[in-house]
Amino acid sequence: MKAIFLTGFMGTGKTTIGKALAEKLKLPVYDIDEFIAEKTGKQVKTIFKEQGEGVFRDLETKYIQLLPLKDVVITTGGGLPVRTENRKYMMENGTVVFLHTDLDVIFERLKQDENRPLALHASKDELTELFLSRKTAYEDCSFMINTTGKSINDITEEIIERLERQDTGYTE
Ligand SMILES: Nc1ncnc2c1ncn2[C@@H]1O[C@H](COP(=O)(O)OP(=O)(O)O)[C@@H](O)[C@H]1O
Ligand SMILES: O=C(O)C1=C[C@@H](OP(=O)(O)O)[C@@H](O)[C@H](O)C1
Ligand SMILES: [Mg+2]
Repeated sequence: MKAIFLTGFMGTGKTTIGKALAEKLKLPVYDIDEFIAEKTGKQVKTIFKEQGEGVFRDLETKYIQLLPLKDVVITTGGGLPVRTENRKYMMENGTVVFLHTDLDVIFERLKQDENRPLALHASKDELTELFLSRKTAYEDCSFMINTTGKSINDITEEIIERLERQDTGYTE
């Protein structure tokens, strides 16, 4: 089976759902933020602070290309699909699942979190503006799942159902 990429805005549950999905499908899972942290020995927020967002974006493009592409779940950071090169890479090599969650829910989730530099001091309007500036990039996907109000288990089941319908080679 081709790689399954989970994309979407910060706080939509990519990292969490990716792990649950991989467990259900008995596949390995890679989170690009975690992979970058492991390879560089630095947390994402430290890279942002010490080297700036540009360096982090280059690391995303570098490390996504070092991950395996067969029988694997890959969860991206929320800004990765903004680069055309990254979107092209994902669409050519996998099924791209865009997770969408209402901005009100995202804002509540992110306001307590210190690990996302772009959300740290952002107002709801600023987050909405950032989401809207990325919307068309996220929509360049295989399919979208609205996760609002759904449990991790329900979302995972819905993704599996859609993957089967897409005929990605996955059969339960
Ligand atoms: N469907 C959901 N219902 C409730 N909480 C969720 C759901 N999906 C994610 N969360 C919570 O939201 C937070 C952000 O999830 P995370 O997986 O880190 O998102 P992302 O990787 O997209 O930024 C975590 O605390 C996670 O437990
Ligand atoms: O949207 C973004 O630009 C970012 C999202 C984060 O990942 P999550 O989407 O998993 O929070 C992380 O890559 C970094 O803080 C930048
Ligand atoms: Mg994440």
